[in-house]
Amino acid sequence: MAERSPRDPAGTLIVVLGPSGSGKDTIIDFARETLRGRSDVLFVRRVVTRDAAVQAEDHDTLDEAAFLAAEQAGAFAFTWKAHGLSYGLPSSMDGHLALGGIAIANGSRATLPDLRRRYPTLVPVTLAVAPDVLAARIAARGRESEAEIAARLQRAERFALDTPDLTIIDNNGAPEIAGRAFVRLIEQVSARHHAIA
Ligand SMILES: Nc1ncnc2c1ncn2[C@@H]1O[C@H](COP(=O)(O)OP(=O)(O)OP(=O)(O)O)[C@@H](O)[C@H]1O
Ligand SMILES: O=P(O)(O)OC[C@H]1O[C@H](OP(=O)(O)O)[C@H](O)[C@@H]1O
Repeated sequence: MAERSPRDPAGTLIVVLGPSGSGKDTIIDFARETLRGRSDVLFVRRVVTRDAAVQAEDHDTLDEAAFLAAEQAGAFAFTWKAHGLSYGLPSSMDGHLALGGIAIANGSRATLPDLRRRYPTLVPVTLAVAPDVLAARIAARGRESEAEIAARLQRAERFALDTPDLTIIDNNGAPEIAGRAFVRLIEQVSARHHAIA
């Protein structure tokens, strides 16, 4: 974990958390489309050590050695490991937050305490999906092998996000329903920024 001294940026980081397959990328993509042209809202492009050939969210890819080198050179605002992969949020995100913007990132439940320490104004969001729906969606996506799917489903149950300020969005229904709920949350954060400004 890349630990730096905590700061209190003018902007707000909205982090989308939830088990693999719960729909984090789906609602982020929906919001990106809906809010296209909004320069105050940054959709953070992650750096992941996942093979670039694997169909996944639009992320930058580095191998482990290059990721480590980039991390040591200060390229990341925040990093973590999961599923045998390394993930990084680029340091440009901090520049956007320092200017008072809203940044939206796909994050890890395991890192919530560290994220909160580093971003005190963090807005955490999670998706609620029934276990059988989750299993079916991961399998239908076809991105992972059977063993990897089993490991992801096991990990799905390992984290109880017990935090009072958590926004829970139901994603058992159509993706647009959860997507619209997420856009409403972003608009609320944006309105709060304008009220303060
Ligand atoms: N409401 C929904 N209805 C039907 N399918 C959905 C819905 N939400 C997401 N999906 C599908 O479920 C699969 C998993 O969704 P998605 O990739 O967005 O999840 P994720 O939380 O980002 O997963 P990961 O953390 O593994 O990247 C995708 O194939 C997506 O199209
Ligand atoms: O289980 P937890 O710690 O919540 O999340 C672990 C990681 O898994 C997912 O990534 P992906 O499925 O590889 O895109 C999340 O985005 C996170 O980075």
